[in-house]
Amino acid sequence: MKLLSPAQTRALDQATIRAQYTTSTALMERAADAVTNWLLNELLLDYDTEIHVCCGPGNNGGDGLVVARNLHRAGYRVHLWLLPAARHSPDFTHQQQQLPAGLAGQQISPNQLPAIAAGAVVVDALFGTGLSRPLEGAAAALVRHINDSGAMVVAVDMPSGLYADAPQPADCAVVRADFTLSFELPKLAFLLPQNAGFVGDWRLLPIGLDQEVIHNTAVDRFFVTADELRGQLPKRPKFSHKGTFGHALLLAGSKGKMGAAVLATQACLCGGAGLVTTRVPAAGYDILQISAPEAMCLTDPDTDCITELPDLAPYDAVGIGPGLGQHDDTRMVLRQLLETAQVPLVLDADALNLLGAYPDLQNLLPPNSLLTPHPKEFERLVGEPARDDYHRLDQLRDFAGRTRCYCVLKGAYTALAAPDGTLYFNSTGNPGMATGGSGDVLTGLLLALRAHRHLSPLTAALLGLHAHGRAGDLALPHTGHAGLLASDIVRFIGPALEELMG
Ligand SMILES: NC(=O)C1=CN([C@@H]2O[C@H](COP(=O)(O)OP(=O)(O)OC[C@H]3O[C@@H](n4cnc5c(N)ncnc54)[C@H](O)[C@@H]3O)[C@@H](O)[C@H]2O)[C@@H](O)CC1
Ligand SMILES: Nc1ncnc2c1ncn2[C@@H]1O[C@H](COP(=O)(O)OP(=O)(O)O)[C@@H](O)[C@H]1O
Ligand SMILES: [K+]
Repeated sequence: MKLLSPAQTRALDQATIRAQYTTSTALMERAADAVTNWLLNELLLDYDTEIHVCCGPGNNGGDGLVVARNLHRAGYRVHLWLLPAARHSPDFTHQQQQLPAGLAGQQISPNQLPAIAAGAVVVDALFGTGLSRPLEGAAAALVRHINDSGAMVVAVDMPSGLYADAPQPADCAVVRADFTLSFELPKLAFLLPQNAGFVGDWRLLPIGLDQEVIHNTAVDRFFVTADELRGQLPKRPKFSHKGTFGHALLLAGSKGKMGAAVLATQACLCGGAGLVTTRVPAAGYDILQISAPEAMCLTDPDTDCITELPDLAPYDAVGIGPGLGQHDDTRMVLRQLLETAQVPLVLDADALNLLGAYPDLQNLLPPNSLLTPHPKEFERLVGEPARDDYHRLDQLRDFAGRTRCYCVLKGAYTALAAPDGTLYFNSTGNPGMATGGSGDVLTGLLLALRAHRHLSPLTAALLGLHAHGRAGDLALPHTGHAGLLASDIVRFIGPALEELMG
């Protein structure tokens, strides 16, 4: 799915109106009907619930007026509140004229705010994508009042006061919604940790916007769904053999962190690599052979860390990092790998920390390498803390462009930046995956997909990120959030990949 800017969203509305020979008020009614249906069918409003619909002066407010009218007609207890404004959008004015006699909107002011009971439902239709500056005056007062009320808050399109794709100054008034009901496509703001407290759970309501126009709108950021990836992993041919699916080499593990090597190895095997060889320090030999008998094990002469790079000739892809440690000798192995590798590389964990501590190594990164930092590792990599989540995305794009690599930023809605600056957000996964070792599993899985001979670097990365989160989602009903372990993710990699097969 494309992540549109507010200007592109407006253009899409206009194009839809032209393409479908409809009107802006009819489109507004579609949007408002979708919100009304969600309130009735998903929130299961009952007739006793006190409902406050708060409307701003633009089309977001216009949506709110239609929702209020719908609910009032259906017999619900609706209170309608209007923000004072010098100008209203034409569609707002039109919808205001359609209000039934029994539903007079009352104007609020900073010292006359509605009494909202804690058990009430507030429909926030103050501002949507047209927000152009931070809220102040009556709007800010009403937003703070809503946030303090304890009521259930459902935001229409956007939580009011939040920008769709840019940061707002600290301490601005922004609605803290329980649910945000957005039309057709998500907004970038929904995907960033800093906005979680405002957006709540978000849902997309289809309103029939023109698919051809969406198709023709150029964007450089995407929210990647299962529908878009299904079929992209080639089916295994009947006469395939273990040589068909690539031989992966993993360099991982150090004293006390051999488990990371095990998890990444298991994930690489479950990710479908034909053959997996893992190089571990000598002390890891028994551990690895017992816990991953399907993999081959190469031991380093050193007991506790990796000090030598094996001959790379047999391998189709190399992964390095999980549990690696940052010993000087290990750093030399990393340097040698970067200088000599002719096959795709996946770099994680301590390999990234070394790239951060010795930035000259970054100049050696072969183009199209895949790096998988979490935000702290990413900060070490770029050597500068981000001002906010938007700035971090800019840094991610810059890094991918500068190194000509694919760089991941792990978390909920993991982001992937491509060398051309395009951003892809992953849609799968759950907070149960915030547990030690999940990242090692991701590295192993991505390594398997990079060893696959028929996947582009981008497709391999997108499939791996999706399948990793999906495996976590499939494990969840069996484990619960607290009980979900990285090894549970490994168990469900197979079923998650199966869903994506052509
Ligand atoms: N495709 C879609 O997404 C559709 C969107 N519609 C609705 O239309 C909304 C966008 O409508 P608008 O463009 O009218 O925008 P808004 O309703 O978000 O607000 C725009 C108005 O508020 C004013 N304003 C902006 N920031 C302000 C501030 N901080 N303080 C005071 N006033 C401020 C503007 O000058 C303008 O008058 C969407 O969010 C959605 O709710 C639907 O009606 C139809 C379909
Ligand atoms: N709240 C969450 N929602 C979705 N995925 C998550 C969440 N928390 C963590 N994950 C995923 O789990 C993995 C954690 O990786 P990482 O931080 O490297 O863990 P570790 O170093 O312990 O292996 C990442 O792929 C991340 O996207
Ligand atoms: K809103």
